[in-house]
Amino acid sequence: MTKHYDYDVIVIGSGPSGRRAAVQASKFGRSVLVVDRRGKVGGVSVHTGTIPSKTLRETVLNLTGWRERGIYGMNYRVKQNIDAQDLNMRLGKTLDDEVEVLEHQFLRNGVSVEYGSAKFVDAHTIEIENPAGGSRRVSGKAIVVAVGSAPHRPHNIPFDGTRVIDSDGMVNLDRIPRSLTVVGAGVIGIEYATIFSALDVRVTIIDQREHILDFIDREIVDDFIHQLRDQSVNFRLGGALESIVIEAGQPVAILEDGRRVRSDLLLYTGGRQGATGDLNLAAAGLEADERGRLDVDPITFQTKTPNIYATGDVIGFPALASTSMEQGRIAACHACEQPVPPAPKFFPYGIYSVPEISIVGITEEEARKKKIPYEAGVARFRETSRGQIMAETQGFLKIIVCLKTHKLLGVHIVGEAATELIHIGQAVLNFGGSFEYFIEATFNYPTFAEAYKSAALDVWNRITPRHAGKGEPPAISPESSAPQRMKTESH
Ligand SMILES: Cc1cc2nc3c(=O)[nH]c(=O)nc-3n(C[C@H](O)[C@H](O)[C@H](O)COP(=O)(O)OP(=O)(O)OC[C@H]3O[C@@H](n4cnc5c(N)ncnc54)[C@H](O)[C@@H]3O)c2cc1C
Ligand SMILES: NC(=O)c1ccc[n+]([C@@H]2O[C@H](COP(=O)([O-])OP(=O)(O)OC[C@H]3O[C@@H](n4cnc5c(N)ncnc54)[C@H](O)[C@@H]3O)[C@@H](O)[C@H]2O)c1
Repeated sequence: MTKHYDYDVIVIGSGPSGRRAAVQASKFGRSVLVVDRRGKVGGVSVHTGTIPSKTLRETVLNLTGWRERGIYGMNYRVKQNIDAQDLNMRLGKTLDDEVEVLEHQFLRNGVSVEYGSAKFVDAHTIEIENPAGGSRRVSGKAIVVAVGSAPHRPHNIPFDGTRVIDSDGMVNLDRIPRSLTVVGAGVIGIEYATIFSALDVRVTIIDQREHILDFIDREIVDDFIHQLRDQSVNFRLGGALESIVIEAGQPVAILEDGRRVRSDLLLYTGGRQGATGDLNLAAAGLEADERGRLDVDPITFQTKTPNIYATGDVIGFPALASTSMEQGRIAACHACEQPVPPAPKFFPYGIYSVPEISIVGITEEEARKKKIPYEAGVARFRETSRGQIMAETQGFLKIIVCLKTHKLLGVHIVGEAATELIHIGQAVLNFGGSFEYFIEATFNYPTFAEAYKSAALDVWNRITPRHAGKGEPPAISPESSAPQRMKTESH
């Protein structure tokens, strides 16, 4: 006899992965319940993470006139006195709009939403404690754990919500500090550090590591750090934090080697951990690792209890809104016994710092480590007409190309629109294209995208022997030899 459940799919968490899982399952005609304890849909992504930080960035760039400073000088400002209210106004509107879009999406797709904190009773049943103190039990044939993550808060950090805060505390600041210390130079720390530096706040970045952003191509990071130093950002790298004390009302970060950094506000961004603490995982036959993360099958996103799936930040790397959404969709397909779409080989990484960084594919360092013969081509944004128009003096784009097959291996960008531009490279990579595509293709003019063509020509110039009187690259036809070689060789 088939067992009856209240819902075909229960999703715990309404962030990017939970939302995608819920909508996908409902598109397959399944009954779906989403449970979230926040009281509003959207998850960390909408309320404290991706959307607030990116809205803050956009507000700061607009109000400071950052993008125009190349033309009008570093003292140029659109609004002279920018205060916390200026920053929060746009934030409130954006978040409200996001929530409305999500609520409407759930409604249109017949997804039920219930607010309350969920915990397992057994592998098919959860108990939902609602904010008023009551509770009820519901059962689901499949359960998707999409509870996300929360800032890691070590006991020795004196968080007080005003002088020492984590990234959740950056939403709705009641004042703009004159100086900011950021402890932890991961993506979150770097994004906020550079956004506040663009506001002319004096920023110091502390990290125990000697090298920051070690998954990014070194040349990009070196250029990025150079630009930040030029903006007067201070770095205290290679020294772990020993303690934080409050002196004369200001937080002072004391490093193991004795260095001290005093500021108005200290932001601690030393990593995140899976929000599994309240789930009573043992009742469902599950346990989390020391960072609260769940282990899953990388193809189906099933946990070791097969009807329970886990997606998004709760499974750890890469912990992005973008990848979380795809994980949610795949888990829903599997839970609804539909074909599971394979995840594309390459996904981009976007760091919304000032300036932006975005990457897809492998770095030069990885190419060397894997002993892949490669060549790199670089194009500076200032060499494009768009760069001239926008007075973009700094950004550049770099492509990595396999010397044997001419296939594109990686794209690395620092500068304006990097997080948008990267998708051109991503498409070529996922379709297994060669760098000659960029030479042959016609791009809109004037655009930053032309930098792909210049970088490809840079590669061409480096790998093609020069003959007297033949300085220009020949027109490369679709029948030219490089794409032919691609079919038989592997990179
Ligand atoms: C400051 C910051 C900036 C970021 N910027 C970017 C970016 O630019 N690009 C990008 O791709 N990613 C970014 N990220 C990462 C991105 O926000 C996360 O990868 C994404 O939100 C993870 O989605 P998720 O589906 O795991 O759920 P989350 O968005 O983490 O949401 C989980 C939800 O589950 C709910 N929940 C938890 N436990 C329970 C329970 N027991 N019962 C009921 N509900 C529960 C929570 O209330 C929450 O609403 C950023 C993150 C931060 C913190
Ligand atoms: N644009 C984006 O895609 C984006 C933006 C923000 C966050 N995220 C995601 O959020 C996740 C978490 O980011 P995060 O930056 O909090 O964590 P992280 O783990 O990436 O970085 C933490 C950093 O803090 C340092 N650190 C930790 N403890 C320290 C101490 N006591 N003293 C000095 N340094 C210390 C570590 O060396 C590390 O460099 C990332 O995995 C990322 O994928 C993505």
